[in-house]
Amino acid sequence: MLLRVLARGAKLPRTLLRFNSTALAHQPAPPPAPSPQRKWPPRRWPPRGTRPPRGTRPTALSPPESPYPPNHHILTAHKDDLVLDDSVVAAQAEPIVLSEEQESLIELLLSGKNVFFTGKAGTGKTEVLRQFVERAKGLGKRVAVTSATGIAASHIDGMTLHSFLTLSGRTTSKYDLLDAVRGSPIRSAKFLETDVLVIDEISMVHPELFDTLEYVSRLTRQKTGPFGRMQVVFCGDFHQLPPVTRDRDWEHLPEDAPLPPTFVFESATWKVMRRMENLKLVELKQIFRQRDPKFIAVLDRVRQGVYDRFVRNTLAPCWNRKWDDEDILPPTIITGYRARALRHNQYRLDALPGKEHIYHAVDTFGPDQRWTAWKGPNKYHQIFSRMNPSRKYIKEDTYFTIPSVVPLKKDAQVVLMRNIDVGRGLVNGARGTVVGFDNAHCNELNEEAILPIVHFPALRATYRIGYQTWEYLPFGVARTPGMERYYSSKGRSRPPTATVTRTQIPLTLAWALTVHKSQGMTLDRVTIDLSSAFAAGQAYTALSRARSLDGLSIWGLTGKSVFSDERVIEFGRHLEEETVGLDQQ
Ligand SMILES: Nc1ncnc2c1ncn2[C@@H]1O[C@H](COP(=O)(O)OP(=O)(O)OP(=O)(O)O)[C@@H](O)[C@H]1O
Repeated sequence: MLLRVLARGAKLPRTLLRFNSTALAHQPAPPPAPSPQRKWPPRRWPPRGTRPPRGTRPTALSPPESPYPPNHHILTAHKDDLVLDDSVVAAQAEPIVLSEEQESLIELLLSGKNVFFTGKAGTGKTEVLRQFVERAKGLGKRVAVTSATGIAASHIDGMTLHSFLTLSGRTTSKYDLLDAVRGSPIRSAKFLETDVLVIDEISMVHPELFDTLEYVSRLTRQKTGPFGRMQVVFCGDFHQLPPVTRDRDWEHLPEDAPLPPTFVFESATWKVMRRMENLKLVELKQIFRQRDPKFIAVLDRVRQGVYDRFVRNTLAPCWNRKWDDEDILPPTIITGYRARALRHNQYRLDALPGKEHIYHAVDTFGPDQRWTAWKGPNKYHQIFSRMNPSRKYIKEDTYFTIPSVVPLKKDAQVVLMRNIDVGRGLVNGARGTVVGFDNAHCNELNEEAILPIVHFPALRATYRIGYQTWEYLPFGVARTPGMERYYSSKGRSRPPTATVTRTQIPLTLAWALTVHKSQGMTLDRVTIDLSSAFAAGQAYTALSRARSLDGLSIWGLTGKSVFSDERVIEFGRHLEEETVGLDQQ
């Protein structure tokens, strides 16, 4: 009936289109008693019996347990009412003394040149960036610090490149973006008032986004020369993760067509800058993360996509390694597949003795004037058909990166899924442990709810985490400006605008992480499961998180998981020829 009404183009009040999936009218049956001997892979996802009945509202999930860990202050993780206490401020790490090579690089960067610097994993690229930004700011330069991903941005106290550009679902081309930037004094001020633009993890930036950034910078600043003569500093390692692209990005291309550019070094901007000798290339050589020359030699080979007898033999003692004190400090598991990480996390959660608190998402979607005018009302049918038969949740992974059901227990390891407050380290990717639950008012839901309290060891602080709301695009619409032509068979037609939202606790279980989430991390103990890696550089990125062979356990790694992109290997060869010693720059 509802579908028929919508198909006729009638507009429903927004409240009618709000689907409430948070409710728990009755408590789900308690999960079966955990069995420590249970074999992996474990139980299904999402857990059985966790779906709430239709039309009900969230109630108290369970009585709060004693939440407060000794010697920690509880802070509410809501940006507006955070209070930072002195103990958190005092918990700063000692600054690292840079090597000669790193110091020379910083001098070059401070001289105002445009630089791309690279180096193997663990050569201290991020550390150099961090110290450069500090010194440049000290000299009065206005520095915009950005990165391709949220988690990488968090390592340098920056923002994502998307945030810098203020890209939204409504931005569909570089022309749109330029209009939007020029039309807003706040947005154009970002470009006009920036002296140095820093981009970390450049290997994950899509070339079209890169070209768009250059175009918008140049035209907003109204100065000839790449990026409107703003100093640019790029950092990253193309042998690590490439930009995220999905098969459907290319499905409109004929089979024999060459693949569109994937890496920034294939972009028009990069080529022009190199031709104009406007971009210096520098490679850092000294590795700090690993000390063992044998392990470094293994990583070198894996970086080139080589999995030979030397690699196999050196890694042999790491296969299925178990640590005696695993119960006290469980290693982080890194896997190429999100589904595997989810299954393992559920298994570990089942093994915990405490009471399970289950958080259900609230999903909404509603009509949008522009979209209705553009596509016609029959498109609503497609949204409905993508929902599961109960019509309560939009199917997992169709739109959302955050799950509809988040089960938590005391002592569960979790990772934050959203930047709540970058300044305080509450960023996408921050790892912590649930230390309890607390009854509090939740702003997003505007009602009382039992919220998890999470201790973040790296921040030496404990926060109560509230609900957050995400906004998504309805269909496979490009978020990257200029990408829309790969999506739309009808040329440059205007895609619909975002109307789908999900409100959920911004946490996910983190005994296991995907390789993407682990990029940029240094881990003392790590278990790698890469039996079927699907992207070039995944195996190298995952293995190079470990400090030593002693801290590495391997569950799955085959010759097939170790591969490198031909274009990157070729680029590496040119790089060696083109980079000049730092003393000659
Ligand atoms: N000069 C230095 N002295 C001692 N330790 C250092 C130095 N520079 C970096 N490190 C340490 O080496 C490790 C790796 O550094 P960093 O994360 O900056 O490397 P990276 O090149 O960015 O790695 P990746 O490419 O994997 O992200 C970190 O633990 C960092 O603290």
